[in-house]
Amino acid sequence: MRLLRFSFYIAIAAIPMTLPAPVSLPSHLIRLHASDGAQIAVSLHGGHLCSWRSADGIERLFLSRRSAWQDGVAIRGGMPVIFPQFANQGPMTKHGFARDLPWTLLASEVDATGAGVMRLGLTDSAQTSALAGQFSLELVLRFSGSQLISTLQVTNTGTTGFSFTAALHTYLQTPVASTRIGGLHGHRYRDSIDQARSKIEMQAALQITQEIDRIYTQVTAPVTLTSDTGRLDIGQTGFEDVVVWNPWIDKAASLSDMQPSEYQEFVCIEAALIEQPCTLAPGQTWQGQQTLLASTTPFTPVQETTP
Ligand SMILES: O=P(O)(O)OC[C@H]1O[C@H](O)[C@H](O)[C@@H](O)[C@@H]1O
Repeated sequence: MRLLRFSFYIAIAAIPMTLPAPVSLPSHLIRLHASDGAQIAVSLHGGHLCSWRSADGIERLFLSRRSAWQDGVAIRGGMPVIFPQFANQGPMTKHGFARDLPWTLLASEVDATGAGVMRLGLTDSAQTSALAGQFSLELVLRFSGSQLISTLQVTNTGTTGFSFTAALHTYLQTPVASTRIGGLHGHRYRDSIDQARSKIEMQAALQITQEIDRIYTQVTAPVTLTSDTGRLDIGQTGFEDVVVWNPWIDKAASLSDMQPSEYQEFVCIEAALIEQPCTLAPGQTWQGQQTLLASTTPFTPVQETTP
């Protein structure tokens, strides 16, 4: 009996800091399952992906337990769509208006390969036309197995050109203490918490040990996120920049829609177009894509033995 209890304690001690229990999702979210069991849940508020579970059932995105779920307030976590202005880099409200407006569901289906495909749209309105031109936004979420491909398309549907910046502000669920981010070594970045100074990334595997808010520019190679719960390969096309953000202790405590300890559960790795805004002539379309491919580090729990 004593041996059994001892081996049970070994099993507990050997478990790495595992992923926290998933947040229960509000019932109004639109859900879609791929034929292999992978699934997503989306809110029309912001055209906002709130949950992505790979086919193994693991939740891959962070969603705050204190997210407001209110009109006019962005959902905290998941994948906010940032358009047409990144952060406070312009005259508009922070991160633009797309994440705060009601989007339309254009399609939700399982395609011939068994992948789930959801398409969401947002077009200009009287409310937005004073801020940006006439546009059509489309977000396509395609997922199966352990992969999610998110594609954002912006079309100028008006008669004059306009410029925008944009991002897929993906909150990746990860135990921050063991997280390392690879693929940014040697890249120039703008350090948003140090007067936007331009710096070069010197770390081959970036660790998060304090507030981080950086815009890495001209990133073409994949970024990798590893932790003791697995690995995520992050690719992008169209988007030229990568933002890495974690609020750490003080900033998390100052956010009303985040539990103070939640900064330990995620890193945002955002596919972004910031440094070189895109200008679209009438009729032109821009497209950006972020691809996430997850894998789980095999972990074999210590078996209980019978005496
Ligand atoms: O709190 P939010 O408006 O959602 O912004 C959250 C964060 O988004 C980006 O990552 C910016 O680089 C950060 O400066 C900002 O704090």
